[in-house]
Amino acid sequence: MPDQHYYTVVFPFSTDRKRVLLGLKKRGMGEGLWNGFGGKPEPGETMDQCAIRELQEESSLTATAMDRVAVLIMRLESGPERVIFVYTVTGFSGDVCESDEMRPRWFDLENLPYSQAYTEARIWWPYMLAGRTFVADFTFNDDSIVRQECREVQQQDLDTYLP
Ligand SMILES: COc1nc(N)nc2c1ncn2[C@H]1C[C@H](O)[C@@H](COP(=O)(O)OP(=O)(O)OP(=O)(O)O)O1
Repeated sequence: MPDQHYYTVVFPFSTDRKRVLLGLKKRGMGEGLWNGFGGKPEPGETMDQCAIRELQEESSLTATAMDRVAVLIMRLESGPERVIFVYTVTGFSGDVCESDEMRPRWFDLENLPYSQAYTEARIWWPYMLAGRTFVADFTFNDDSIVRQECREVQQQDLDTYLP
C-alpha cells in the first residue's frame, strides 16, 4: 500500500446555487491557484470536522449544511498519494473574509477560473457542479495526467476511503 496523505476541500454555494466561493491560495501547496477551502486533518479529527474547521479558518464561514460528495485520488510520480475528500456547502453563517492562506471570491458557475486552477479541475468540477457523487482517480507524470477515471458512486461508497 503506498503512503497516503489525506486532505479535505470544501466548496460553498450561494443559496440560488448559481455561484461558488473559491479561494486563491496565497502560500504553500497550490499557491496562485483557485480551489476550494481545505487542508489536512489535525490529530484525532474526522474528515468532516477537518472540512468545517478549514472552511472557517480560511474563509470565516461556518458550514450549517454540508455534504461529502466525492473522493479524489491523486497518484503522483513522486511523493505520497493524495486522498482528498470533497465537500459542498449549501448553508452557512458568517461573512466571507480573506485569511493568511486564501483570498476568497464568488464566481458564477458559467465563468469558473479553470485556466488558473489545478489541471484536473476541468475534469471533476463539472461532476461536482452537476450534484453528482463520485470517485475521481488521476495518475500524474510530472504535471501531466496520464490516466484518469471519474465514476459515480453511492454516498456510502465514499466512506470506504476514510482513513
Ligand atoms: C493535483 O492535486 C490536487 N488537486 C486539487 N484540486 N486540490 C489539491 C491537490 N492537492 C492538494 N489539494 C488541496 C487539498 C487541500 O485543500 C489543499 C492543500 O492543503 P494544505 O497543504 O494547504 O493544508 P493545510 O492543512 O491548510 O496546510 P498548512 O496549515 O500546513 O499550511 O489543496
